[in-house]
Amino acid sequence: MTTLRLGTRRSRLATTQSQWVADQLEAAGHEVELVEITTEGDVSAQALTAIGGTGVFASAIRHALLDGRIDVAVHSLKDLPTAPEPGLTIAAVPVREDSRDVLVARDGLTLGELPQGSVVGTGSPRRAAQLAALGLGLEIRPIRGNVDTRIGFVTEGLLDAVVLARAGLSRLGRLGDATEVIDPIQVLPAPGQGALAVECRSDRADVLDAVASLDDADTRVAVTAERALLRALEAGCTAPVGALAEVVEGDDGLELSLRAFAGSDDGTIELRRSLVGPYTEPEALGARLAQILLDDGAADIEGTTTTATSRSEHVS
Ligand SMILES: NCc1[nH]cc(CCC(=O)O)c1CC(=O)O
Repeated sequence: MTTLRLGTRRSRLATTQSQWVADQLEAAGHEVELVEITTEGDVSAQALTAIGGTGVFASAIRHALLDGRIDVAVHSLKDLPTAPEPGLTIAAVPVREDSRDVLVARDGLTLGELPQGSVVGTGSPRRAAQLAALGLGLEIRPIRGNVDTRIGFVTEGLLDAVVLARAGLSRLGRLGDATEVIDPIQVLPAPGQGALAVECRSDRADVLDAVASLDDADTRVAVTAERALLRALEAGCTAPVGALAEVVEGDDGLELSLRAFAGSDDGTIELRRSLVGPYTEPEALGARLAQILLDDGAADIEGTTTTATSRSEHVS
């Protein structure tokens, strides 16, 4: 086929992720050209929740795919709305980076070492709810900005710490700034965190074929369970959600272990549930665990709503 036009946002994280996928495709013998796409989320100074969640990043790129301006797009899977986009498909989910969150704190401190009253910045209701639920007396401050900006708040002394995805730091070569990798027993990551989604039009058999070799079966199964859980919860509650699925060795072969969190923004309500099920049925596992959370009270939690039109778009 001819050159694959790969659409990317301009942020350093987006271009790094797109370049990584471009490199994989080139190694597989394809020609790739990067095409920059500007999105509303890149130019607006408003809080991301106010302009409709992180889905604003995905939608401009998706328009370019549907218009035929680009052939392939790379998203952080956790930023991709769970509702399928008609005409588009996730052609590959490459092998996942570490899915955990990290702390970037002043003076090399860990969560347990931060004094009461320390100010921790995050724009994510999921992180805010779980940090509050730790009971460490941390003050959560809403922030936004790209990864470099957010680390800057700590190095410039404006905040005591920020919480970020380890995968983002790793891709940007800034892992050295992390002062603690946060155990998922304390803070569960966003569904899909650390994984990429390579998206293309469903009718482009040539592109689907070119991209297929990038797919990693274990990653796809895990994120499918996490996103099925998120999707089912979105229908019934607005609570912040964390989820992590891991492939484990069961007695009769591979199984999928799924852990999830739903809670209130202030940390006063905290639901944690887990379930293990067949590797081959990730959707059912995610839906079942979501139902357990809803039955146990997630439906009654007042979460952070974004806008009426963007209920499915989370700032994770
Ligand atoms: N919400 C923004 C975003 N989208 C993807 C990543 C990092 C990479 C990933 O999680 O795959 C980040 C930064 C962060 O949350 O720290």
